[in-house]
Order: sequence, then structure tokens, then C-alpha cells
Amino acid sequence: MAAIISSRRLLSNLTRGTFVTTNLSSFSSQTRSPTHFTPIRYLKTIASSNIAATTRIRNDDVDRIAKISSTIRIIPDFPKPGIMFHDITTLLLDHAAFKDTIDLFVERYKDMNISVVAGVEARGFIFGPPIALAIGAKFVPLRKPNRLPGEVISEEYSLEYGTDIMEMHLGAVQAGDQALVVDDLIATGGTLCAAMKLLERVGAHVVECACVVELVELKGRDRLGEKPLFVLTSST
Ligand SMILES: O=P(O)(O)OC[C@H]1O[C@H](OP(=O)(O)OP(=O)(O)O)[C@H](O)[C@@H]1O
Ligand SMILES: Nc1ncnc2[nH]cnc12
Repeated sequence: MAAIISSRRLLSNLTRGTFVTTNLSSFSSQTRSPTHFTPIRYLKTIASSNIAATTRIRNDDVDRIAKISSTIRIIPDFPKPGIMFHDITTLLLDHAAFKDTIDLFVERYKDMNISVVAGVEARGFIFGPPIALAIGAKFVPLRKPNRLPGEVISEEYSLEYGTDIMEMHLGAVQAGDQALVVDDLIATGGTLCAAMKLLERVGAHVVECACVVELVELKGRDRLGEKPLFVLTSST
């Protein structure tokens, strides 16, 4: 049986050396231009405190989370100067890390009676559908404006680098639905707040929000108030 370790030990094991600087090596052909190459960093092995606090972490989970963290690269000054862009596309290139990411979410949510997984455009569309399929829930896309053909409700929200509008089809979610909101990353929390508002406006209960990455310094978690947030990795 897998050993259970405490959250404190998990964090102390995992947070040594928050970032590792790498040279271009294998990912250089996928970057935009040489000015975005240097330095590329990888999110290095910080399991979030809340995965440890809310679930019992097995050694196997620690290994999986460490691997997931190590595949997410950080590109400075994208899309604007000063933004440290956390790029999950490099996670998707690693089959084991991608599968472990989905599996960790599925293991958490499979018995939580979730009836709808709402994924936020665009990167929530990568992680949300496989989770929904695995836990037996419907998937509802929350989209940028003017992309959904049916009748919609909308919420405007602010981002780390701008403002946007999110829309959801009316009729996709019913009053009483138990919702999980999925995205790749929480920064300021504006996106997840807008997603929750859309769901709650039609009478759904948001059980939790789930992300792969939390940018802790942007305090998005505070903005969510009492609503639970579950993340696999965090970065300061
Ligand atoms: O916590 P917040 O400050 O709201 O930011 C988080 C959001 O920002 C990113 O999406 P973005 O708006 O860049 O859209 P994209 O996925 O279409 O690129 C990310 O995928 C989250 O959805
Ligand atoms: N720093 C960041 N990296 C990736 N996606 C983001 N969305 C908002 N801030 C972001």
C-alpha cells in the first residue's frame, strides 16, 4: 500500500529550488521567436498545499505531480512585458504527464456527484472534456463572446493582461446541476469568478474549481472567497 505523507513534508520535499533554468534544447522549435527563448524556465515541483490538505497524498501522487510540474514551461514577457507566461502545451507533449494530470483530477472528482464539467475557453477545453468523460458528467464550454450560436448569458471580467467576456449557452446547465469548473491556470481569479457567476445564475451549485497551475502571488484564490479551489501545482 502506498505510504501517506504529510502536506508539510510534501511541500518541504517539493519546494526546494522553485525554478530550474534550462537552455533551449528540445522545445526551441516550438517557440515564437528568439526573443522569447531566454530564459525558459520550468515550473519545478511545487505540489500545492491544498492537494495535500484536501486529499491524502501518496508517494505515487508526489511523483506524478513532480513530473507534471517539470513539464510546464515559463516564458517571460509573453504576451506582454512583465508577464511570466506558464505554458501548458509542453505538458501536453508528454503523454505520461498529460495522462497523470487527467487521472489526478478524475481520482478526486469521480465520487463527488458532479453532473457538469464547465471548461473555460481555450485551455479549459483541453483538460475539461477528458475529466467529464471519465467521471460521467456532461461538458459545457464557456466561450469567448460571439462564438456560441444559441441563446447565451454573458459575464464581463478582468484578466492579468486585459478584459474579456465569457458566454454560456442557456439550457446547457440546469438548476440543481453540480458543477466543476476546469481551467489550466488561475492568475487573478477573474476568469473563474466569471465562470462561477454564469453557472450560479442558472441555478447550478459550483462544487469546486480545478486548475493545473495556480499563480499564488496574484491572489486569485482570495477572489474566489469560500469557493474551493483545487490545483496540482503552484508558482510564486
Ligand atoms: O485568473 P485570471 O487572471 O482570470 O487568468 C486565468 C486565465 O487566463 C488564461 O486564459 P486567457 O484569458 O489568456 O485565454 P486563452 O486561454 O484563450 O489564451 C488562462 O487560461 C485562464 O483562463
Ligand atoms: N502568467 C500566465 N501564464 C499563463 N496564462 C495566464 N493567464 C493569466 N496569466 C497567465
